Amino acid sequence: MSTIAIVYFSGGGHTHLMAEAIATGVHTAGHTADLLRITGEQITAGRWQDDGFMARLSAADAIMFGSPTYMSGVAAQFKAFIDGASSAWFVQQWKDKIAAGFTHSSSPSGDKQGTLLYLSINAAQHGMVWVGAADMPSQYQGKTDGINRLGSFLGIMGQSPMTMDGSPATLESGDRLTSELFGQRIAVAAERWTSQKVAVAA
Ligand SMILES: Cc1cc2nc3c(=O)[nH]c(=O)nc-3n(C[C@H](O)[C@H](O)[C@H](O)COP(=O)(O)O)c2cc1C
Repeated sequence: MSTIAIVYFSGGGHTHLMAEAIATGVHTAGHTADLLRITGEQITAGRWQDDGFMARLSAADAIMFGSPTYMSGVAAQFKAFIDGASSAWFVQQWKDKIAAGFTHSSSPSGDKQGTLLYLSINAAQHGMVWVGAADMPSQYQGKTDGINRLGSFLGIMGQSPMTMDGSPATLESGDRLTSELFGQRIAVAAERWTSQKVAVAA
């Protein structure tokens, strides 16, 4: 059984709902999800640190990174985490782990691609194995379930209009399904990857 860490920031709760749906997919595939929500309290004098988080990320077979799209990129709190987690880079702790990404924004485009590009480049810096999304947008299959309705393949995207009245965050039903299927996909990919490790001659 593989453990999939889902590490994310969510200011208003939308990315959190995606993370929960991804965890549901991981469980459906018969694997373990470890939800790790970044908070501003983990940042002191501009530096993110949480040794417990880092230990759980180190123990995971795959890491899924999630951030809302803020000003076309990751949220500042998420970037603080990434910078703090450079401690893992120095010792190549995440090398060869499966990696994947997800984001949520308020506009249909919202320049979410910038966020996924950043997440994938960061994974590459760590020597991780990036796995994208593979579900055909449902519109091409004559379906109306909304799976991959935003047509994203580098990672998955969710979108819902920004709520200005303080009402709780919601997740569009197609984005929920997309998230669940992505959780399943990454869990299966991690299981395949970790069960087929081969020794490489030095
Ligand atoms: C500082 C800030 C910047 C934002 N920038 C963008 C943006 O570039 N594109 C967009 O579509 N939405 C943008 N939004 C809206 C958020 O992406 C959107 O509300 C998202 O659902 C928030 O996710 P969360 O509830 O997980 O925090 C921005 C919101 C904030 C607070």
